[in-house]
Amino acid sequence: MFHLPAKPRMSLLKVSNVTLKFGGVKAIDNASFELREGEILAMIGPNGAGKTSLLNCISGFYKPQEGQIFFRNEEITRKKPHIIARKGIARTFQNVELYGGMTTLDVIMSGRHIHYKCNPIFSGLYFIKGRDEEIKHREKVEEIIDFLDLQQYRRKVVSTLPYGIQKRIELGRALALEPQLLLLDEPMGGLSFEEKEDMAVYVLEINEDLGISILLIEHDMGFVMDISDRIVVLDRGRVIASGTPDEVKDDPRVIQAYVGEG
Ligand SMILES: Nc1ncnc2c1ncn2[C@@H]1O[C@H](COP(=O)(O)OP(=O)(O)OP(=O)(O)O)[C@@H](O)[C@H]1O
Repeated sequence: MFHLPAKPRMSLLKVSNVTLKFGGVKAIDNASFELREGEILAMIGPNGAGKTSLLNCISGFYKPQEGQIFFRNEEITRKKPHIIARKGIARTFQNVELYGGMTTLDVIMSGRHIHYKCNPIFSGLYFIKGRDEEIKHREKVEEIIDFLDLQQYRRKVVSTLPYGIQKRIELGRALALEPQLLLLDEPMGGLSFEEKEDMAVYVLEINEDLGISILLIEHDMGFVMDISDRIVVLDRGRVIASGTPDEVKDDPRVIQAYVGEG
């Protein structure tokens, strides 16, 4: 028996020598890594390592002082969040309690806004065009609702639903952008064991069935080891290791970083 060589995959996201400072604190210190098309890449590291800051630089919420970020070989460093979203990068947020009285449908529909061609304010003037567009958006939203098994929650107010369902709806909002790259900030955070198992299946299906590449931050190591193709480890703003789950878990620098935390 022999193994065929792995299919070479193009670089989808490239983070190159990125530094981000808050006053005198270097939240990210000359960090570089690459995510290849089709990959699930996990970013791990002790508390305060700079993971969320790096995700915020990629999605345009923070502006790094140094370095460059490329998406599909196009530089996106310091571009505005909505421009980056329009290029095909969607993200979820840890804080899902922000949706007030919105229903599941409203929240997922809100993820479609970057795809609106007809300005809703003037859509009365172009009624037919606007209506056709609205139908297409609703179809896409219904597909996502089916994909994430959210049918029974369609008309429910999000803030009244269990936390695990709220996180799934937040995932739906990000999927509504139809991204090529999905950034997930602690998708397992605050979930029960069963909810984590469900979330792991959805993340894998998003990757395998929808063909969406994924960069995720996660503290649950079991989950990270199970679903990631590769892992990047940050400590005090620096990339200290990267590789497959097996390579990373035995790396003495990684063990030391976590021991140092305790
Ligand atoms: N808006 C901010 N203003 C000032 N300092 C910040 C800000 N955001 C992050 N930091 C600092 O940057 C460093 C990295 O924080 P960050 O939240 O990115 O780490 P993390 O790896 O995501 O941590 P955790 O796992 O605890 O979420 C920390 O020292 C943090 O205090």
